[in-house]
Order: sequence, then structure tokens, then C-alpha cells
Amino acid sequence: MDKTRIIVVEDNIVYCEYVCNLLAREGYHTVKAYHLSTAKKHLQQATDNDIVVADLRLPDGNGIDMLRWMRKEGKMQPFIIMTDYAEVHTAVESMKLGSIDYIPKKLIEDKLIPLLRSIQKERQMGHRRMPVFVREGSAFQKIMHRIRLVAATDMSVMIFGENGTGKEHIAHYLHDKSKRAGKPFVAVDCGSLSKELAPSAFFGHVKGAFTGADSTKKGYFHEAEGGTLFLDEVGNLALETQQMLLRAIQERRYRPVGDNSDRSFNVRIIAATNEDLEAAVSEKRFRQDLLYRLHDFVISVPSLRDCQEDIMPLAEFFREIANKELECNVGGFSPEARKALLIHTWPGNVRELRQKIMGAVLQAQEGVVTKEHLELAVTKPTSPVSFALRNDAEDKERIMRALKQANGNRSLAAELLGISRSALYSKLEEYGLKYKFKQP
Ligand SMILES: Nc1ncnc2c1ncn2[C@@H]1O[C@H](COP(=O)(O)OP(=O)(O)OP(=O)(O)O)[C@@H](O)[C@H]1O
Repeated sequence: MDKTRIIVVEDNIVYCEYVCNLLAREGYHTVKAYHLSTAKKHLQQATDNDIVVADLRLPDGNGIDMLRWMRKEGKMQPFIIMTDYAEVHTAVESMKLGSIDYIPKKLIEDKLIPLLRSIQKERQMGHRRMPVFVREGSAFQKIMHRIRLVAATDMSVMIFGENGTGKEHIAHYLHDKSKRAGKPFVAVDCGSLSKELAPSAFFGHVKGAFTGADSTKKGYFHEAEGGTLFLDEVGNLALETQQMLLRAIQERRYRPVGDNSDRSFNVRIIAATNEDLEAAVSEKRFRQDLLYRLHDFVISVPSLRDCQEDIMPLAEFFREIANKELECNVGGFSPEARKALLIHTWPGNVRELRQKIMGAVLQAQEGVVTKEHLELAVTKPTSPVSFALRNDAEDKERIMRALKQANGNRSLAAELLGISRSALYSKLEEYGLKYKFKQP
């Protein structure tokens, strides 16, 4: 099971139910919409991991209208059209707009699940459906440097940053640069996990463990074996789940629900949040000991408004993608549009930029994107994420772990800790730490 939700858009209530049951039997979490308007509401809350399965004909529009609306809004979730009407031209139109496939309803039982599995497999193998732009601004160069530094180690990494800054991309990149590349990368949306579901989701369960456990299920830890487990929005985990995770991480073992023996695991953990977890700790919403376990190494991703030099290169990159995906021929941005892009505060960060550019290109079709095409509203910036954990005991252990990972090399350890070499020396002195590295 992963964090994928399938949004099923179908006005025939019986058929909608049938498709949802088909999906639920395979362990998918489904959301139903009988109208295009309801589907749009669901999509406003959708994550990039969701997948849409839509009928072609709906009471208040059709599947193609919906796909066009999604792409205009920059919502690039995979879109599968199902229909009774095997009209080739409609299929072609939906493909142009980026629908993944077109399944005649009579073949749905055979084709839908394999198609969904292949989409998910691609994601798990790290083949992102969305191309990634390598940002060259100075902040990102530093981040890339820090990633290369930590990738080779097994340190847990905590990524802080506002929504849409690219934290998940960074986690993927880190995985790809690590010795775990080629092994699974399993992303977990911690916000969608209730405390009741979490034990089975993380650790799996055996058949008959509880009512409804019709078969044995692997949990995220098992799925991620040898690879990376990415805990997205980790600040949203229930306290009970935090405690359960902490125990597993400390002991490097867990017990599937209903099983009578423990399993050990070899998984690297990367976590991300847009929350100030230090505040969450002081408000007793987040366990300090878990936070401390999760952040051997910290990466702070700046907001887009603090990376002005990346705005136009990213905008050009998204313009080219939009041209290709939407079959448009837009050559650039007018001077006013450029100015508007540079002064906008981007509360939704790169995700918002992508959405605005996709929408603008679709509107412009050709020529250049103008300020009007961008439809940028006046916005207030969200508060920046700050982070400064520390208490002496935890600091000491973090320092020792960094020194160990750096094989005793103090310069490298200081870099891993994100402090200067002299700051590391004074910390070593302050805490009376004498780390002696034994040569093998
Ligand atoms: N370097 C990049 N190249 C291309 N697209 C990017 C890049 N960075 C971010 N994006 C786009 O922005 C969206 C948000 O990125 P991502 O999901 O990695 O951010 P996030 O910080 O994890 O967001 P959230 O906090 O909302 O989960 C992605 O869907 C992606 O399309």
C-alpha cells in the first residue's frame, strides 16, 4: 500500500461503485465523484501521487474538459479515461493533453489494475513522470553539495521547507546518489495515516490479524527494504504512531501486526516537513526523541521567493514542458510577465510556478506569455520555516555520530553538522568530547 488515492469520476453510481470495489480489493484508497464539479473539489486537495480514472461523458461536462482544466491548473496527476465510446479522435485529444491511457469500459477489469501498478512501479523505481530541472542558484548549489556529502552515509536526513519547494525531489535525488540507488524508494504521506491504520501500514500484518485482514500484507518498511523510506509531512504523525516508529528505529526491528516474531530491517529514513517541529515539540505535538533520531543531517530548502535567480530558468523549463505536453508553441515571456514572475511572492513555491506557467501557456497557445496569461493574484508570503533544535545530550550524540560517519575527519563532520570547523572544535571542548578515530 502506498499513498496513492484513486479519484474515480463516473456518473453511473452502480458502475462507479463497481470500479471502486475493484480497486479496494487490490488495496487502493478510492474517492468517488459523480460530477465534474465534485471531481474538481477533490482535485483541489489531491497530491501529486493521486491518479484520476474518469468517464468520458459526465452530466456537467466531459472527461476531456476535466483533463484540460487539470492541466491548466498545473495538476499533472496521471489521468486514465474510461468510456463506452471508443472514439478515436477523443482518445487522441486526451493523449495530447497528457492522459496516460484510454480504456474501454468492457476491458476495465483486465486493464485498470495492471496500468495502475505500472504507474506506481515507475514511481517507486524513481522514474519520475515529471522531468526535474537542475537548479543552479547558489542556495541550490549548496544543497546539492550537502546532498552529495550525506548521500554516501546512512545518516537519517530531515528536509525542512515550505510546501512545494521541491522537498520530495530532493529526497529522490539523495536516494539516487546513495548506495541504495536502484533499491526501492517508498514515499509515505504521513498526513493521511490515522493512528489506527499506521501499524499495519508501516509494518504490515498477517492474515487474520484483525477483522478485514483477509490476506497477509507487507508494510512500508518491508517494501523499502535495502532502500529509502521517505516520511513526507512527518509532523502530521499521531503521537502514538511517533512512539511506534521511534521504537522501531531505535531497535532496528519491528513486528508485523498479528505476527509472533520481530523482523530486522535495513532502510534509510528521510523525512520532510513544512512545519516548525521545534515549536511542535514544545507544544507536545511532536516527540523530541523522534525528531532527534530523524535529523542526523538537516537540509533546509529555501522558498522560491528567496531564490530569485531560479525563477526565470524554472519558468522557461516549465514553458517548454507545457509546449510539448499541450502542443502549444509559446516562445517566451513578455517583459511585463517576467517582471511579474520575479516580484510575485510564490506562497506555493515551485508547484505554484509550474501551475501558473502550464495555465499561461495553455491560454497563450503561441507567441509569448503575457502578464495577463499568468493570472497572478496578490499574495502574502507564508512564514518561513525556522529550525534550531538543541539540547546538550542530543547535541553530543549528534556530534559523535557525525564524527563516526566522517571516519573522524573533523572538517567533514563539521560539514555534515552544518557548522564551521571552529564551531565543532568549540563544541567538542564545551562538551568535553574526545573522539578518537581508530584506523582499521
Ligand atoms: N527542480 C524542479 N524541477 C521540476 N519541477 C519541480 C522542481 N522542484 C519542484 N518541482 C515541482 O513542484 C512540485 C512540488 O515539488 P515537491 O513535491 O518535491 O515539493 P514538496 O516540497 O515535497 O511539496 P509538499 O511540501 O507540498 O509535499 C512538484 O510536483 C514538481 O512538479
